[in-house]
Amino acid sequence: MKIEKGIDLSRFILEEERKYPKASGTLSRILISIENATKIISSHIRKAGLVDVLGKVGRINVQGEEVQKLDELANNWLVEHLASTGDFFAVVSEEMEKAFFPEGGKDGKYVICLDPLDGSSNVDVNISVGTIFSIYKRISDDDTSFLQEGRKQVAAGYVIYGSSTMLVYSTGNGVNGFTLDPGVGSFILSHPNIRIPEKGKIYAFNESNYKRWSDGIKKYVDIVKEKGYTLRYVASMIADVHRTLLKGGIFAYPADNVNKNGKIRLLYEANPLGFLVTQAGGIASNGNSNILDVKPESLHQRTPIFMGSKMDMEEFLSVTKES
Ligand SMILES: O=P(O)(O)OC[C@H]1O[C@](O)(COP(=O)(O)O)[C@@H](O)[C@@H]1O
Ligand SMILES: [Mg+2]
Ligand SMILES: [Mg+2]
Repeated sequence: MKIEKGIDLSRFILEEERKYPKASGTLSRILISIENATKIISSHIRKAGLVDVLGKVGRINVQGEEVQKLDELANNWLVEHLASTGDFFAVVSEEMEKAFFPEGGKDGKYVICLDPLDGSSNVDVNISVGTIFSIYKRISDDDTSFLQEGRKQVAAGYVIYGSSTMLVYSTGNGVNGFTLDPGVGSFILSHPNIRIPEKGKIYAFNESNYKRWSDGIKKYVDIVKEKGYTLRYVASMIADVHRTLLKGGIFAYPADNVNKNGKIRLLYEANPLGFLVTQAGGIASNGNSNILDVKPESLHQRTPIFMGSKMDMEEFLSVTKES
């Protein structure tokens, strides 16, 4: 089937499945349940000021962060929809300390990692936020199925709730983007076969942390500023990485002398977005090794993360290695 703009996501998923005669349809059902849950999240975000979904819940999550109402709602809608498939064994979420094993998932073949709402510090001020997902094959009867290298993901993606709602995902055969048509209520293929530009002119670092960075990272940022790169930083990783995928350049959240391991979480932020950037022809690294080769040790571990255009990342890695 030739990938043509205009096909809707559900049909695209089923066409993709047809390529694998032995496929059981389980992964397709999981992707379609994510599609349905994110439509609910999208509709609430689009009228957030009119319905009671803004503000804090008054609880601190396992990350030590204040939980937004939409963090919790997005988490519950996603877990409910996924649990209803009976196709997955367990889920790990930014909003849940432990892995969750749904009643009906005992024979589930997959496990899934979720960032239900990324960039949630921006949701009250109407700036783009999103949902991130990462899917692995189940390899055990406990939560060690989550401690697999990012390279072993069978699918990863995100939904960005921005000027439009878009779902971007990959099952290891390239990256495709779908835009939600609110009139039809379907995600329609709008960005087939996304390829990240080899080189960009944008850097996305939170420069307010400049003083806390290593000399190598300071040197790299000084170089790109000298070269006339533009700073764009939304503080919603999804929005910064989505722009980087389409326009090129580099996104980074380095470790520093306060956040010793950085801020970004490996399982449900760095790995899924690193998988997409890599599938689109870019590079994703923790500064020392390819992020997709890192063996996770814990469910909510943090990691320094740098990802983007191949040539920008090669320059970044060579400058920081020398320093
Ligand atoms: O405000 P900072 O320190 O730059 O951090 C921004 C980063 O934190 C995050 O908001 C963390 O994600 P959550 O909102 O899912 O907790 C990233 O999306 C973003 O890149
Ligand atoms: Mg996040
Ligand atoms: Mg989040």
